[in-house]
Amino acid sequence: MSSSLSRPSYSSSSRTSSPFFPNHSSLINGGTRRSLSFLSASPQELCLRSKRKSVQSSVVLQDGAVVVTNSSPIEKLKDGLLSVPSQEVVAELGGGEHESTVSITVVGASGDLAKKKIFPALFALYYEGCLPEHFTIYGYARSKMTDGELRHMVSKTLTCRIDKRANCGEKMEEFLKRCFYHTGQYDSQEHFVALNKKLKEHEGGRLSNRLFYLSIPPNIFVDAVKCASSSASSLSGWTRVIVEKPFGRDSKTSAALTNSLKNYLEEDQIFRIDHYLGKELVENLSVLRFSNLIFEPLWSRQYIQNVQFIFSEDFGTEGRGGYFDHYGIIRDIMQNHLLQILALFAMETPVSLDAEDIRNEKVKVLRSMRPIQLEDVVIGQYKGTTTKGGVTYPSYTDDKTVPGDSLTPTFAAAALFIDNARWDGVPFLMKAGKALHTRSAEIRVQFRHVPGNLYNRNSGGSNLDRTTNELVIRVQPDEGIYLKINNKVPGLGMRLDQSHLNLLYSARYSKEIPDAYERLLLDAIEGERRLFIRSDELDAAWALFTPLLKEIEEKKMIPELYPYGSRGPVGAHYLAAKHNVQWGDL
Ligand SMILES: NC(=O)C1=CN([C@@H]2O[C@H](COP(=O)(O)OP(=O)(O)OC[C@H]3O[C@@H](n4cnc5c(N)ncnc54)[C@H](OP(=O)(O)O)[C@@H]3O)[C@@H](O)[C@H]2O)C=CC1
Ligand SMILES: O=C1O[C@H](COP(=O)(O)O)[C@@H](O)[C@H](O)[C@H]1O
Repeated sequence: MSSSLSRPSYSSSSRTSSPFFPNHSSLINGGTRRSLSFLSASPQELCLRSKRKSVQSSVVLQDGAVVVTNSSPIEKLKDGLLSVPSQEVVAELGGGEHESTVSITVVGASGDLAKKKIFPALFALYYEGCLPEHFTIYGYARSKMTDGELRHMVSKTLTCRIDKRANCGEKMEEFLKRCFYHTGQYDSQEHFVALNKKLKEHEGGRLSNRLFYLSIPPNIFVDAVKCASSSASSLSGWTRVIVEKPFGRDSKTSAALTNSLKNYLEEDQIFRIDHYLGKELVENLSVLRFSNLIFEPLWSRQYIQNVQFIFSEDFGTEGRGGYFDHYGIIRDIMQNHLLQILALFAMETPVSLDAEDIRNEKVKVLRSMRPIQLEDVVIGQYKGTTTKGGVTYPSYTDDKTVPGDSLTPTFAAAALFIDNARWDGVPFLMKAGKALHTRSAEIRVQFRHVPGNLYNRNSGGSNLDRTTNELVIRVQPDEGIYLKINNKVPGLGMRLDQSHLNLLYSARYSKEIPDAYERLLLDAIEGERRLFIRSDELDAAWALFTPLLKEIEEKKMIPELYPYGSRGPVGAHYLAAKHNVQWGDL
């Protein structure tokens, strides 16, 4: 029987207990401390634990006085400030733990991301019993809509994906009744004051916690934050803001955005989202590495020949060309999603699973990276093609929102290096592209060949020095982890074959994997920052990519054209070969 691993529950403050062993006593009054545990609790039970955690998050006792804070209890615990409020104190504040509430405002609620990801994720959390008892969801945008119209719009994107349970329709109805809409401009204090009034009415005097999700174009982030923080912040509980990418276009614009946001918010109120960090298999990367004795000793230049981070989509920029042309694939995928995964992959063992400990290690890796050389980069752009079956696919520049002479790359491959003792000389290859032959995201770890291989003569013609072990972490689709090993073909002879030790999630677990946005939204509600990007991480990521991007743009580098639906530019193979590597996905 499978041992059921609970929703990942990370000790946020405990440095005394090992993160890798269950510590069932680590909950302090309602779960302000969590530990990684192998409990077989139901999702509901686990989410109830989360609920208790979030509702107490803003009451802190200091020298006997009640202090209401915007920070989460995790920070306060770390600072040694958090005590658990007594029932009398809570009563004085106007309620017990059940008397606090979370209001979630989706700013840009009429948009694509809100419809596609945010509302469905909130519903899934509600369905799983993960949202606090008292919560309200507000959509905010300029489009004129009634509450009913918002509910209608949202209802079209909700699915009962979770086990198709019988009462899903009922749950949807209940959920939609908790969704409301407010029309407003993003730079209008007056409109946010009106939103604040409505939020207060719903909060009904309870201790209020507020989460704003900025699902709007980046040029209006600061306006919206200014208004939300001055006119619609919580006065009694925490206020947090989830900020969507892009966080700038380079070091300068990113720093300017951070500085502007910090005029209105503390760093601990800013939750910079990178949804790849919320993906199950990315979350599992550290578990795989740090909880299995067999992997960590191999995790270095001594045994690993190269590591590959591969992202491909089988569709173009359809509908998002206007946004994309200003950014390109390096900014859209590499500088954030792939680099974040690389940092998690390559970091040293953190002191604990505390968000700051993990992010400290990630920053160290990012700062140890060698500047990327232009000759270690290949860029491409897709061109139109007609298949044998007569189906025609457009070029990137056929998109009406893209200039006809655009040089923006829709594909890039790069070789990166980490100049530290663990990874000296190991190529970390990245490859990302749109309009390729398949949709997938994976991490491939290719090990060195076996020295003095005894079995080279028994390999049935294949060169065993080439059929080295490879560990593949398939982030999507068909989430799984497999290890390529060499084995003997059964029989009386001695012939070798290569096979997969395969952990395919759909075969191992019957439960569907939650969407990344579910995990991240729940973490933001709980004040768990581990999967969000800290400003120094962001600075380090931009410091690595900004000079390269500048060079590509200043030199007006011409991307190599590749047909829509192909495997990308041939240049990517030469790049790999230059580093004595073959792409593992071919
Ligand atoms: N869509 C996606 O798959 C992904 C999106 N993102 C990021 O999430 C954020 C939201 O994305 P998405 O929903 O696609 O964005 P949209 O372009 O759909 O914009 C969201 C809403 O913002 C308002 N808006 C759009 N343009 C402007 C403008 N120029 N000035 C003022 N308001 C405007 C519109 O609402 P109204 O007119 O009603 O005010 C719109 O419905 C962006 O930062 C994007 O980069 C990140 C990853 C993936
Ligand atoms: O951030 C982005 O991610 C999506 C791909 O996300 P996935 O979860 O569907 O793999 C990508 O299409 C988009 O261009 C980019 O902005």
